Amino acid sequence: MRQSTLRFGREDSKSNIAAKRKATDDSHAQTKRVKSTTTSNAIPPEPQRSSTATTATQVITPESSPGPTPSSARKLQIQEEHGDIFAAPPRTLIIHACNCQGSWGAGIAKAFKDRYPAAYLVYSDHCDDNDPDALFGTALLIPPAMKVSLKSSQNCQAPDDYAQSQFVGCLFTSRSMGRKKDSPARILAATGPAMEDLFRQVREWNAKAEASDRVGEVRMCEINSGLFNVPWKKTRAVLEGIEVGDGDVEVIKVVSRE
Ligand SMILES: Nc1ncnc2c1ncn2[C@@H]1O[C@H](COP(=O)(O)OP(=O)(O)OC[C@H]2O[C@H](OP(=O)(O)O)[C@H](O)[C@@H]2O)[C@@H](O)[C@H]1O
Repeated sequence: MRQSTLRFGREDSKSNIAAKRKATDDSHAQTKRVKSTTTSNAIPPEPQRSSTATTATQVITPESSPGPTPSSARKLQIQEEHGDIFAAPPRTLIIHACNCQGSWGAGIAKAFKDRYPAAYLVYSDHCDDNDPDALFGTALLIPPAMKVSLKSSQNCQAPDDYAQSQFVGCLFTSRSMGRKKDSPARILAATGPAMEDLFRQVREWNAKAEASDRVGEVRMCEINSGLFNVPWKKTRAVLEGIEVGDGDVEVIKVVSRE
């Protein structure tokens, strides 16, 4: 069955928030249906006061996890490059780290809000509907908007229409923000489960979508490394510990500014 897709004309692209909120209902319902099967976000407890972020990272890396890891298991690949993360083909999944408060007020999140106003509404509604503790360590896959506009309009203008042909992936790696953000250890502990939850939602989406609607390339900024204040190398190590199976996302391009 064809996936529900946000369908906005250019005339309401910026000016009619209420219409957008209504138009996002299908997509939001879709993401909420996906979300309703989300497995529990089993974040390890806050480490003791003397623990360092490095120690907490070790809690969730495969090297220290209980049980053997088959040497044949494939791991997620991270490829780093410079450029404009938003200059991406249609159906690219662009991932960023989010708080659970419904705010994309600063850093790259603000750029997402400016480029994807409908996606922001889906994200903020999702935060309204769910307790931060429940969101922490989970993800939200937001499907593209303005699909019809892209296909039918003779007047599509980049970057607005073009940008909204992409998926947005929200990783809930901190419950709050600013001075109330979680510790680096907690943010790192939430990052692996959140990414795995996002991959699960991608699998579910792709299984139902027509080939032309499936997630294409996957890219991400150096998540957690700005306002969340976690060294990128530590986040990268967590991500490279994620096992991937057939049909999973196998490569993420990390695109940072020149
Ligand atoms: N325009 C742009 N284009 C390309 N790359 C850009 C960019 N702007 C920044 N970067 C880079 O993107 C990486 C992540 O850095 P960020 O500080 O953004 O994110 P983060 O993951 O540490 O933290 C998330 C919280 O920040 C927000 O702010 P609020 O809480 O709303 O106030 C959210 O809502 C979350 O809560 C760093 O490499 C930045 O150099």
